[in-house]
Parts: sequence; structure tokens; C-alpha cells
Amino acid sequence: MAAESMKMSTTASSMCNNNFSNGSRRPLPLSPRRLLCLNNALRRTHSLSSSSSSLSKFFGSVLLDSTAPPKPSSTPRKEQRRGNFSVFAMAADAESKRAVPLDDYRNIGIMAHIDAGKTTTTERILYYTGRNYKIGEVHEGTATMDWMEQEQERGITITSAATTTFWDKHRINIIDTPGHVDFTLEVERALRVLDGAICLFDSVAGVEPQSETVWRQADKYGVPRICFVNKMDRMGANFFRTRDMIVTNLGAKPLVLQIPIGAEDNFQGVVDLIKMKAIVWSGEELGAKFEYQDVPADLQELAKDYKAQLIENIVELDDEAMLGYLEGVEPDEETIKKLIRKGTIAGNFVPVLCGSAFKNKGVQPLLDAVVDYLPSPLDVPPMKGTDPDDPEVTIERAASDEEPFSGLAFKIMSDSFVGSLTFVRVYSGKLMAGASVLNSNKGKKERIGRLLEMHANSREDVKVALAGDIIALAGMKDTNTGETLCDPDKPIVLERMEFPDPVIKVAIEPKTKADVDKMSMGLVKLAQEDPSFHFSRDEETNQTVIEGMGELHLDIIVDRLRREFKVDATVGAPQVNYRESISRTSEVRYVHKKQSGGQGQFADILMRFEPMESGSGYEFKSEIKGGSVPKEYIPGVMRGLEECMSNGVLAGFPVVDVRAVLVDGTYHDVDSSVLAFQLAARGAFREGIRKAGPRLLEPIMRVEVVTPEEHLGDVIGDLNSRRGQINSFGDKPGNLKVVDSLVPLAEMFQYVSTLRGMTKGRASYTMQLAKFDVVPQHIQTQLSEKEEAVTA
Ligand SMILES: Nc1nc2c(ncn2[C@@H]2O[C@H](COP(=O)(O)OP(=O)(O)OP(=O)(O)O)[C@@H](O)[C@H]2O)c(=O)[nH]1
Repeated sequence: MAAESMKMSTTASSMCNNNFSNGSRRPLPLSPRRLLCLNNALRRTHSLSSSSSSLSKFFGSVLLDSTAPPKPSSTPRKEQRRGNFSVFAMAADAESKRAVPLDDYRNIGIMAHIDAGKTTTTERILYYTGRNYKIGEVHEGTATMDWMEQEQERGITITSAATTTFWDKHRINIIDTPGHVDFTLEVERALRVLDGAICLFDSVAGVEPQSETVWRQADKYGVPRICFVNKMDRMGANFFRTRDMIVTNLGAKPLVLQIPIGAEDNFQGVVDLIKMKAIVWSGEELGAKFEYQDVPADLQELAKDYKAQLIENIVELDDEAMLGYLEGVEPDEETIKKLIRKGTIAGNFVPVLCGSAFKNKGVQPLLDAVVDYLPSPLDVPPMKGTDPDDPEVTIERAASDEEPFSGLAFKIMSDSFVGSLTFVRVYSGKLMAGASVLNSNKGKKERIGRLLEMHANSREDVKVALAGDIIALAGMKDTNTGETLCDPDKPIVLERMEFPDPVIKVAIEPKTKADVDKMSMGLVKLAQEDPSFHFSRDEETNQTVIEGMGELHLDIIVDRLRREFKVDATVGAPQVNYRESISRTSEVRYVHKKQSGGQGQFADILMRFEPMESGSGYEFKSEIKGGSVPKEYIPGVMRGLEECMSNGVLAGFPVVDVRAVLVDGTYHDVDSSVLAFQLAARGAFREGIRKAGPRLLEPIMRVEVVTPEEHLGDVIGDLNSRRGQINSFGDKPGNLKVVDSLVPLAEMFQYVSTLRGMTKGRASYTMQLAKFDVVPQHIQTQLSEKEEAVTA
């Protein structure tokens, strides 16, 4: 046994030498943290095997890993595509030769709370990557990414603009996403098609509510990210507080790669913990020079401490590195970067960097980090989809030019030159200009006109788009946001994007007859671009109703109707989009029977309605056994229920979080039909929902107000009068107080002007949907009475 242990130790130590042959052989002190690591390593070893000595098992497991057979490195080549779509095969010719290998692609988004500096950072990235020669400043209204007129006037980012740029031979496709909560969908869309993200924080405000929202969205899509603590030059900047908030507010594990040198007016640069060198910028102007210097004496201890934490976190990911570490060897720079990349992509931690985009400090190392740590399309799982003919069959598409073409349309934008642009993320294969592709959601073919590579304010015609590309297609006719385009010979429907339901609506009426047609056309186009925007005609009031995610969202829509479609319209007061649900299970038998000469109608069903968890939507289930309701009539039941779901029994709002179960039924050989079952389902729905304790739900918003202390009392009093529930108070630098509360959306209309008046314009607020909750009885009664008056 002793001999065996000895042999294993020798093997492990020689492997260690190999691995760190280029590394420094500085002995590391056996700090309490190292002891903890050693302990963890031993515990991990235990879980690998329960017998024998822990250390020898640990070495044994290392040996085992290193001798495992290598994984196949590439996807097998698929069979050659055939027929009239040879245009896909043609793409293999010279024109389509890859200029940039796929593993040098980075498809990234930049996301954060409103005003954290996304647009400014993107502008700097474009400057430093050489695409932009004249920088646009947001506050001067000339930023390149914020190209829409309204964005420039309002100084906010409304729509994502995709842009392609290059850094260190890597192709970086960037999508700038808006921070305002009304445009959350834009963030979702970007997340769906991107492989990695930069999360920006304002170093004064730290982790703000919208950063939490986008963080959770990024979690949902499993997007690896790096953090950039921006605005280090601002008064009250605090890198370490922001780092702590990443832990407390986001529940994430920050991996600090840089610490700041100075702050506020005195912010000079950063200490690069990997190189253990200071990077100091000599000015604040664009293109300001920087140089590597020794770490300032007063930061050396702190830098060493953070470096030790960095190393301890990364060696956890690799047995060989851990072994070396335990023997006192620090991994070399290459190994450190490799492990940071591994842990970032796996979601073990998030690298944290800092700087000031506005003062041009920290942008180049941020770009290096994008290249070094964010995934390429090859590092993320293959795209999943289903067979359009059989949704039960799952298909996977690896990121490879050799696979059949598949891509997802994630954004449509009106364009004054080419009509409209459809932005597509190509997941696999090649797409040639002139090819005919299949829109597999609609089962329709579309011809690709021009393929355009987009830059912030210019475009370049290209002949072919390859796996990993984000490309704009001009002149698509039938493709909407979220739909799949694919090779017609190898069809696939990629996983769909989820779109939130609107929470607010307003009536809108064209001012003149001439505006009627223009408005319809405009609404159709805008809805095609933006799936979180809906419009409909209210039959009772004969008005057009537009629905969206907030007042600002609808405000922008009306503004775009006026500017882009020249429609003059009167807009009503905003109203909340309530929902209806049930509070208990009900069972109802409904017989639809009609016998008035000729063939009769007969359908008999037993339905059960069950409440489901908040956010579950609607579900139908059939428990029919032995054909008591024949298969061909079940679609009739489903249709009948679906018709009623948009029109609840209390006040006509959509019904959610309900499972409708078809339990039993009977039919008649002659008189039963799909229609009869459809009508029976409608009757069962009305009776069943009434018996199931129907209740009205309203959107509850999380509202965060930042106010000077002297206005705190007024702000709280006002929130209370709006049925608000105060969750917590906090402090912000500059004698500011933060109030975190939950308030029904119905009480928040025009809050912006009330808050402005109350605090002389010195307070600000953010608001986002937190949940749907039951409406108090007296308000429910008012709404039901209103609905009854309209229907009468
Ligand atoms: N002091 C300072 N100001 C900055 C910095 N970065 C951005 N700003 C300023 O902060 C404001 C907001 O910056 P933007 O780049 O528009 O922020 P954004 O996140 O794109 O904003 P939205 O798209 O509207 O969410 C502008 O006035 C910028 O000039 C920085 O590093 N330091």
C-alpha cells in the first residue's frame, strides 16, 4: 500500500512539472485559504471514491483524467445537399472561405441598468477596434449606435443595433441593448442569439434593479458573462462595494481580475492581477496612451490578496493546477487565462474588470477579456430544434459551416433604404445571397435578396453568411421576429423566443380619414418588428387599442407612427391589462343539445378547471379513455376553450394560470360534430370558471426611488397612497436615500411628473414588472361594473 501511494505521488509530481514547465516556481505560503483548498480537494477526492487513502485517490483521479481518450474534435461531415438548392453547396467555393475561424468569433451583448454607460462603452469599443473614427458622445446626441432620431433626442437606447468589428484577429459581433425596463424584450432577444455578454455597472450606484433583471435573463439563457465596473471617475465611485453587491444582489461569484488605481478624479488605471502590473493611462482623451508599470506600493498587499483569491478560485477547476498549487507552484499566465475562460464559460464565476469608458480608461483590457474569456460559437451547446413535420423529434445543429443552414430571425427594423432589415443569427451552415430558404415556422419559402454586414452607421454587402455570423437580410417578406430560416432540404424549427405579454394599453384614434390607412399600415409594421407590442380593434367601442410593456414603450410607438408613418392620432388614457384566474378546482358537466328541425347538435362533456402556479399560462389536458369523446372532436373542445381564454368571466380580461382537463363525455352518432363540442366547451368554460372562484389579477411593479433625504417623507407618503408596499430603505452616496417598493401598475401612471413636482426634479425612479397579484375586492367590483355597463 505504501509503495503504491509512493508511486502515485511520483507520477503526480512529474505531471505537475510538465504542466507548469513554463510557470514560475514560486513557493506559495500555506495560508488558511490554501489549507481550505487542500481540504476541499480531499473532500472532492472522497466523493470520487469511498475507499483507500484520500490523497492517493486524489492522485489516482488525476492520472485517470489525463489518460482518458481524447474527445472527437469535429462534427462528422453531413451528406451533400441536393437538388435546386445547390446554391447552399455552391457556398463552399472560394467566396465562402472563412476569413476568421469560428473559434475566433465572439457574439456578445452589452447589458446593464439604464444609464450605466452601455452606449458610451460600445462607442469606445468601436473606436478602439478601428471602425469609428469620430466618436459620438451620448450627451451631445451624436452617438453612433443610437441611430434612431428619438434615441438621439432622448439620450437613451431604444433598439438594439448590431455591429461587427474586429480585435486581435477576432471577429466581435456586438449588440447594444437598451436598459429601460420597457424594452426588456430587446434584451431577451439579444440574449437568445448571443454567446456571451458584458454586464456593465455604474461604480457609484452598484448593482441596480435593471441589472438584476438582465442578470436573471442572462441566467435563463445560460449566457456566460464578464462584468465591467464603469464610471470609476465619478464622485462616489466604489469598485469594492459593487463587487460585494454582485455577491449579495445577484448571488454570483465575482472573480476580480483588476483592482482600480485611485478613484473619482484620481482614477488613473488598473492593476492587472494576472500580470501583477499596473496599467496607467497618461490622459483622458480618446486614444490616450497607457503603459505597464510596477504595482504602486500602497496597492501591493491588496493586489496580492486578490491575486491569491483569483488563483484559489481557478485551480479548483483543474486537478493538475490544484496539485501544482498545493505544491507551491503558481500557474503560468497561459494556464491562468485558460482556467478563467473555462470557469467563465461553465458559469463557475464572473470575471470583474473596471474602468471609465467616458475617460477612455479600461476599454482595451475589456476587449482583451472578451477575446480571452467569452465563448465562441463552438464553446456553447449545439442549437436545438424540432422537426417541422414532427415536433416530438429533436434535432441538433452544431456550429459548423458543414451542417445544413439554420438561422433565427431575432429582430426586424424598418430601414429607409431597403424597406426593412431582418437580423438573423446563423447557427449552422452557409447562406448565400440569392438562395431560397424555408421559413419553417410558416412552411413558406423566402428568397434572400441582399446580405448586409451591419456596422453602427454603415453597411457592407456580402455574398455569403457563415455559421456564427449575425447578418441583416434585406427584403424579406414573410419572416417575423423569432422565426427560423433553414435549408429547405434539411428543415428544422429552432427553439422559439419567448415574448412577454403586454401589461398596459391605450386607445388610439386617427385624427383624419386620411390617417386611417396609414395608421393600419404603421401598426402592422411596428408589430412585426416588436413582438411585445400588440394592437387590436375593440368591437364595442370601435377604437383601436395598442398594448405594450409600459407608458414609455407606447409613447415611443405613437411617436414613431407620427414620424415614420406620418400619422396624426389622438391617444387615450393608459389602462392596465389585468388578467383573470381561478382560486380553486371546479368540475362541471355541460351538455350542448339542439333539436330544431334538420340535423341536431349534441355534445356532452365533463370538464375540470384547476388553478396553476403564477406565470404558468394555460394548459389543456385530455383524460378521455375508451373514446367516450372521439379523437376527432377533441380539437373542437380545445378551440372552444381557447376562444374563451382571452375573455374572462369577471371583466373580460385574458384568463391565465388555469389547466382545463377534459375528463369524460358522451356523443351522438349522427348529431355530434366538432362545432357541437366547441360550443359545449364554451359553455363549460363559463360555468366552470364561475364555480372555481374567479379573481382578477393586476401587474405589480417593483419601484425603486432614489431621492435626496429631505424628500424621503413625501416620497414614502405618496407611494403609500398608491397602494404601495415599502420593502426596504437604503443609502446612496451624496446623501441620497433609496426606497424599494411594490406598487400596482394601475397607480403608477404619470408618476414621473408627480415625482418631479414633489422633489423639484431631484429624485429618479425605475420600475419593472415584479408579479401579478389579486386585485382588492372594491377595485374588482368597480372593474366588473364597468365591464357590465359596456356589455349592456
Ligand atoms: N463620468 C462618467 N460618465 C459616463 C461614463 N460612461 C458613461 N457616462 C455617461 O453616462 C450617461 C449615460 O451613458 P450611456 O452610454 O448613454 O448609457 P446607456 O447605458 O447606454 O443608457 P441607455 O441606453 O439609455 O440605457 C451619459 O451622459 C454618459 O456620458 C463614465 O465612465 N464616466
